[in-house]
Amino acid sequence: MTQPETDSTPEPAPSIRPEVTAEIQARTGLDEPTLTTLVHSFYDRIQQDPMLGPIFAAKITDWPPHLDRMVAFWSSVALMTGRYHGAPVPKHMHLPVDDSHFDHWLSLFEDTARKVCTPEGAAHVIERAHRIARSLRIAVRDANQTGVPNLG
Ligand code: HEM
Repeated sequence: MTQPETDSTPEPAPSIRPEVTAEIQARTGLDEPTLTTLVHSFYDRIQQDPMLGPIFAAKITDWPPHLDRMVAFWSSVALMTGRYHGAPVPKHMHLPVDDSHFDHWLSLFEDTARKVCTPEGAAHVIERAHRIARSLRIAVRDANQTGVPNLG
């Protein structure tokens, strides 16, 4: 049965760790609808962005499946639901990006998170975005090296 519209109690996100997810939701105000709004607002901005838009446009022609995957990703990362099964690192290794692209990605993400989430929710996703961006930057940097050891 669907919930009556007057019932504002959020549905718990289906989760492999329900207690952990419930605790994070209570502490941060983050839930699946908020993460969906965050992802959609963020990638709306990305698509219009002069620096990042063309890099995404070169890889993504069908946006709805990408957005669904990104909501699952943020659900896993922020709410520990285990909804995302994928490998982001190889998808970024050969993109034409450097530190300036990651800095800009993070600043757009932070600004969107602050508009869409509670302050606690924004802090929660921003901290995780920085941590993941750090690993992706390293992967991109490694992939751009020649692979030939410098024997001096
Ligand atoms: C310079 C910054 C970034 C650029 C230009 C970028 C670009 C892209 C592109 C073009 C794709 C689609 C790749 C494909 O399907 O072939 C993608 C996928 C993805 N990105 Fe990024 N990205 C950036 C940073 C990040 C960061 C910081 C995160 C995480 C916090 C992230 C998470 C993901 C994930 C989860 C996917 C989906 C991978 C899959 O298919 O399962 N990206 N990104």
